[in-house]
Amino acid sequence: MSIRVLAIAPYPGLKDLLSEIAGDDDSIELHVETADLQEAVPLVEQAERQGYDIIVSRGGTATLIRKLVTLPVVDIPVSGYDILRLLTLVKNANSKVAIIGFPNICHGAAAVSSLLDIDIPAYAVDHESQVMDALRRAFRSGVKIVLGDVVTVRTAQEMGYHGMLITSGRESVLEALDLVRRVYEVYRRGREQMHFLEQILDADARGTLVLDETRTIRYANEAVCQFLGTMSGQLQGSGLILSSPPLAALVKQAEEGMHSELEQYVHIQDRQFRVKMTRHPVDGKSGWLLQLEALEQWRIEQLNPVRIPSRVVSFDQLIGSSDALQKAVNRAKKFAASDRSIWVCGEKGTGKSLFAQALHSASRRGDQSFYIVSCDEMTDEQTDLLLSGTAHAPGLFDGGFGGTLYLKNADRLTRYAQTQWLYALRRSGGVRLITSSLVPLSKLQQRTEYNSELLLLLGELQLNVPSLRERPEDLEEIVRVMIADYNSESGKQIVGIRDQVLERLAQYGWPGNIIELEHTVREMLILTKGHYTEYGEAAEVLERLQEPDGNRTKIESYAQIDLSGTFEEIEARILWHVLQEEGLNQSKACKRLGMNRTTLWRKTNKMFKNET
Ligand SMILES: Nc1ncnc2c1ncn2[C@@H]1O[C@H](COP(=O)(O)OP(=O)(O)OP(=O)(O)O)[C@@H](O)[C@H]1O
Repeated sequence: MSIRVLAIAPYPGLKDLLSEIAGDDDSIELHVETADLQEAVPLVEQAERQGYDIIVSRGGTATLIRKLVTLPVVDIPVSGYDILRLLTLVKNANSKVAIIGFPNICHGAAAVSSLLDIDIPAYAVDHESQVMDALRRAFRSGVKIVLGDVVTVRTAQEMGYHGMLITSGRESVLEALDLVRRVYEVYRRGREQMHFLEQILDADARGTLVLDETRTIRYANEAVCQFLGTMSGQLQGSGLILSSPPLAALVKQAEEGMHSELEQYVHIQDRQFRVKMTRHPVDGKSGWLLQLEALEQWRIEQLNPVRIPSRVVSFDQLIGSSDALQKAVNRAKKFAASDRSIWVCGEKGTGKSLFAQALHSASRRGDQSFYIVSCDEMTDEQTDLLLSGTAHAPGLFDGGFGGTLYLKNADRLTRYAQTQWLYALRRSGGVRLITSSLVPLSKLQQRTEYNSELLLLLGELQLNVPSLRERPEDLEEIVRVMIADYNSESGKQIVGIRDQVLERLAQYGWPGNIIELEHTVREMLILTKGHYTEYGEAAEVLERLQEPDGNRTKIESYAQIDLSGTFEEIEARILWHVLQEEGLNQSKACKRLGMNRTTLWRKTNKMFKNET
């Protein structure tokens, strides 16, 4: 009989590696999911009921899972080889690098870096909660890039810095699977006894929740699963604090008050409950029996939909030490402290959105919401809905809006939408505005189709984000981060791109800036078989970069044009695009399009149909 193993890979590349290696092993029946930390919770909660024998995971995710389930959890280790591969990738980095992780990672890293004769400080932590503190210390001492496991990388990113993941290679996975076989035998015997207890509790039909002394749910009947909005059986083995914070708060209150019985009222999901809690001593330990009774239904109206990214972005996440980028960053940092509206301008893919998020994070509103409105995706009808709301949902600014509003590509607002925004913003108060466009604000101000009052309101301060062409010295640094990201996604262990390839990348003009660079590098990395991207592997991709820049820009731009609607609407979009590419210079656009000014104006005016 084979051992049923549920593997939770904290990053995608590990999933493929695990499947590949376990595929050759008849003693193990493996199912792999990709999930990191909290994402793993719903996947493992049901693992025991689904018949799994053992869970395999890595680093912080493995530690978290171990707290939630009664199944044994086996760690995939980080070996010296794993560390060696990443150190090779960063050994020529211009920025200061450090390693942050549990002692096993740090000791390994110290040994490997001394072998390679490179000086990389290591900060050891004994617990996940110390990661942030260690990161703070590292960043204060000038570190720009940290290497570590998923918790380190994620925390660094949340703090606005770069983290590179130390991925586990083949030899580490083999070691973990070996451990699975040994642990399984010990575990099998203990499980039989547990099964007996579960069956007795399952026979009870009341709305019942049983907790052990660590407030882990040992049993939850159907009614409780329904109250908490989970599937039957999903709660078992999970911590109460994660499954139901309100109930966990009640139990805490009862424990702190030294009560052995307590009755309370609580809101869970959309309903109100009376909860009776009784403490029961079992084998000298204290467990809780919770009985829930639903009282009444109530609903909270959901707020309306704009995208709110969860990531906190800091200026340090903008990679590049070039003067051009640093100048923009320094200017932006000063702007962040003020409350005035900012107009961010730059070519597509230069990082305007990233700048906007960093501005928000560094401002006094950093802990409030960051709303993105993509102006080019908005129809006039959607604009009305967003700003005025519906019978069931409030308008964007109704009921107080305290965060930052990012109007992306505001130069694409129709004249009608401009008027609506002006009206809404004047009433809004309290909101910090950041706006972006491909065309400089000064050029838009010369055009009659733009509402000058709106431009004044939105453009109190102006920021230019440099193109990649203006900062070629940053290319290598950006590529290095892209490789580390790709490794953690793909499971590959690439440590660099050959100089010859980098030289060719540096010669290209990058009209699509970092987004284009991302696509190009990613394609080359997909084609890479070994530890380095060889010239031969990248040749075909590089060949395409040899097209004259002008052509490439045009092809890419047209590819992005929305082809829905009537021919006239599509035509208007194309003409408008060319106009923007020519910096709204009508003469140049007319020359390129082979039409006179009157025709161009008439046709593009369809974009502003609501005004004419
Ligand atoms: N300085 C930078 N360092 C690293 N990555 C960057 C940098 N600037 C941008 N990027 C990355 O490049 C991509 C494009 O960035 P972003 O969306 O902010 O550009 P944009 O100028 O707003 O693009 P668009 O004009 O197409 O909306 C993103 O994946 C972003 O993470």
